Amino acid sequence: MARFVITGTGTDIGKTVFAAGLTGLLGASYWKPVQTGVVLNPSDGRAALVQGTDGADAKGYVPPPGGDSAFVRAMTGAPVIPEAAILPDPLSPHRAAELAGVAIPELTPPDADPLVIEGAGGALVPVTRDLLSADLFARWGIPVIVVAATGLGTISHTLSALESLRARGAPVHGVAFVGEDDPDNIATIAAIGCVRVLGRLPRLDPLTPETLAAAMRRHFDPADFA
Ligand SMILES: Nc1ncnc2c1ncn2[C@@H]1O[C@H](COP(=O)(O)OP(=O)(O)OP(=O)(O)O)[C@@H](O)[C@H]1O
Ligand SMILES: C[C@H](N)[C@H](N)CCCCCC(=O)O
Ligand SMILES: [Mg+2]
Repeated sequence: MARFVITGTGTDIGKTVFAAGLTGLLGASYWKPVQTGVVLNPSDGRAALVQGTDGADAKGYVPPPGGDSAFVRAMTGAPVIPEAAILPDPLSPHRAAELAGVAIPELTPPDADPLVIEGAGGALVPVTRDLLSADLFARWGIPVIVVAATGLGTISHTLSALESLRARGAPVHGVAFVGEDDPDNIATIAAIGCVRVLGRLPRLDPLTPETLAAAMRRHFDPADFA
């Protein structure tokens, strides 16, 4: 089985880019259960940016026009399993669902294997007011990969995410770092967090299917995801 949940130390950390890279590396399918900040285009039903806004969230991050799934499809050509919910407001799923007047449906992972599942934001993001992402991951029992930055601030953010996941019974597979190398931060997190370092994805410029695939092959070992 090669099925993984991708969470992060927060939103906008690089989960989707890493998830696309891992999807390609493993020849996996990709699933984003709940996508916020995009809407289904009334004419063709395809996901698009929020009508009338640029879809930017409060951090100014604008998701790809079709959301994370569109990015992964464009970067890998991998099978992308439709979202269970696409919500217009670029907010936490629980709030975006309330504002849309809908209930988040039961989120049951598809049977695909290999499979890469991307959560929304960080590990404790509420799917509903009664269910945090880490609780859902524990219920699924699928190994969780934490995507983390490498620079100042990442030690507490990453150890907090690990502690939150473990306290709620979510199985932690390891940490995937994104950013410039910082050997002492990475070693400190590995030691204190008692967690496997899966690798480090540099920030790529340009970010293309080719540069991403090459960086994944260079910085990650498929054997760590077997
Ligand atoms: N390794 C990378 N190289 C270049 N750009 C990157 C890399 N990782 C992330 N980015 C850029 O940083 C921004 C946020 O990345 P990404 O969409 O992966 O974040 P996220 O954690 O998935 O966000 P969300 O919580 O909204 O799903 C995007 O503009 C993305 O292109
Ligand atoms: C809209 C944003 N880009 C993500 N898709 C959702 C982030 C939810 C973050 C919730 C929080 O931790 O405050
Ligand atoms: Mg994402």
